Amino acid sequence: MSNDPALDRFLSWIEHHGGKISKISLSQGASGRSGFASETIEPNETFASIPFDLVITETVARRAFPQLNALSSRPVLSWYLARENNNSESIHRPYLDMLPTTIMTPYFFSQDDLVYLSHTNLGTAVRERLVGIRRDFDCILQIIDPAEHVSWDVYLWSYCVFSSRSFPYTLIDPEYTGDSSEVLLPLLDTFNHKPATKITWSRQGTAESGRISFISGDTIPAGNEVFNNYGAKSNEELLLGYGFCLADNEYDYITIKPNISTDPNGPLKLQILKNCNVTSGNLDPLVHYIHHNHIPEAFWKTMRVLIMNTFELEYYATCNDPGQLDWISHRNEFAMTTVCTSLLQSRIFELKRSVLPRENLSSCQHYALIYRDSQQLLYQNALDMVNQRKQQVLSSIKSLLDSRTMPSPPFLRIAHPGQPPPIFNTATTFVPLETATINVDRLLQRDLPFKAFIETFFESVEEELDVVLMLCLIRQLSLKDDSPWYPSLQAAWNAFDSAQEHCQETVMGLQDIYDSLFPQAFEHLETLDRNLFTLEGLVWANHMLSNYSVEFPPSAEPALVIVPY
Ligand SMILES: C[S@@+](CC[C@H](N)C(=O)[O-])C[C@H]1O[C@@H](n2cnc3c(N)ncnc32)[C@H](O)[C@@H]1O
Repeated sequence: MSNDPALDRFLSWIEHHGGKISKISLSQGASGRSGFASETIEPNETFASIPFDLVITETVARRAFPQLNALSSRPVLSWYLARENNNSESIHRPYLDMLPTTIMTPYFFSQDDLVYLSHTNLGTAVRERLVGIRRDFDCILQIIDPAEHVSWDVYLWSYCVFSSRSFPYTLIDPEYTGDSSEVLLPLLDTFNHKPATKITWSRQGTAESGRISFISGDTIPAGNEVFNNYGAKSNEELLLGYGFCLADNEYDYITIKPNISTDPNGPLKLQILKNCNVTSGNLDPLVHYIHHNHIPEAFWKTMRVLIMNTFELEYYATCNDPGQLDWISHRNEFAMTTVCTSLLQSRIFELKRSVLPRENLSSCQHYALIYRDSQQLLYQNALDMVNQRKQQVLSSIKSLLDSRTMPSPPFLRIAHPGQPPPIFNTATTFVPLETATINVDRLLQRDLPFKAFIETFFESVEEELDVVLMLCLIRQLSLKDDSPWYPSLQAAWNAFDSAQEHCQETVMGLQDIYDSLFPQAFEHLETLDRNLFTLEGLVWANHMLSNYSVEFPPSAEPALVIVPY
């Protein structure tokens, strides 16, 4: 006998129904009720076991409330348990009296607690999920006689009993193939979670007369807490479902869903991903989970497609070979890492923006902060991986430039079947962006006469950056051996079909630009090559800008670069 009458009643009830507990004492600790080894438990030893009679199943709940037939498993089970909890004569009474009266999942967080989840996925998920739970509850109230209603708080508590301590129904019926269903296993749900705990959930006997047992996989010395293993769960799952989470959780991840809702080419991009069978593997194929030290290949591929420019899209529109998405071009890869960088940086910025008290925390604030800090670390970790990738791309461009390799246009892998993607050096040294891309600042610094010409003809370089960059591209062609870009640009110039149809409107715009600069510019700077600084030259430069540029987020320096590789 203990000095806890509810516990004594519960243990007698378990024993009376054929349940067994061996070498375990149950007591109240910091993490609620939990089990401790009263003697050393050996590997392969069964330490707790209950017959199926004690299990609370969906079948039991549906039998009690057939009028809720149209609702899914969780709301029916939640309603059943809530009603049983209001019934002093319930057949589950000893078990119900053992359940924690509060389960601090974020659904029960106060406004002060919810601040700790601001700008996190969970903050949004809690609001959305709560709407769904409430909708089911309201639906049930419409069906059930008002005299038999339970309060929202009791229903939500009951819902959280299931989220925090249910087991899959297949544990007692492995043959079951219906929609996912859960069960409550009194006694066996008393053990707290510790990742990597070796434990077997073992089912014996038939569906009618069987039982379920917990078998230890390790020696558990007397006095130690006996843990269960809830599986590989992220902090988001743990906090939302169970009301706690773990620092240093190796299964934690961040969730990234790229937003393409405003992209006019979004549908085509999704089609390419579908044709190439690229999916995150999740219910929503665009929702990607990024764990510590690993960005999944499907995420890289997805991002390569989502940031494609119209030129790349034309080439990939009918692609159905996922291998072609391993690598598209240096431009694409560099643009992709740039977009990922700003996406991750903005998440980190949002998380850091709220300065939250870190002392005198309630238990839910404490767990929310563990979740939040872990998310920030994971974002930073992903950002480091993206930056490493970006450095590899820049370093690959730099080595092509240094070797004065002449790539063939169009600078896209899909146009050169058989050409392998570059092999990245994992130990790259830092390559500044300016040295591996064509950008206005870099060129003007190295070409002072040209800089003087630009400053004379353009009041603000920033405001007319695209035109200035086009002129810089043409200038590179005349620098020949002085420009590392010459081989690549010359190849692009030679391959450029000036007779190709160009949008009339664009050509007219370029003509206006041309007329505003020339011929005066030639008098201003004699070294401007009259054969290159032509309307045709501008049309070519515009083509290069449309197809091989990378734009940066508004405040970044530089704002626009060209990567013709
Ligand atoms: C299946 S129950 C385990 C028994 C529970 N301690 C009780 O009081 O009934 C799951 C709940 O236990 C608590 N819990 C389990 N593992 C934990 C852990 N590692 N750290 C903190 N709380 C934990 C959480 O409150 C969770 O909702």
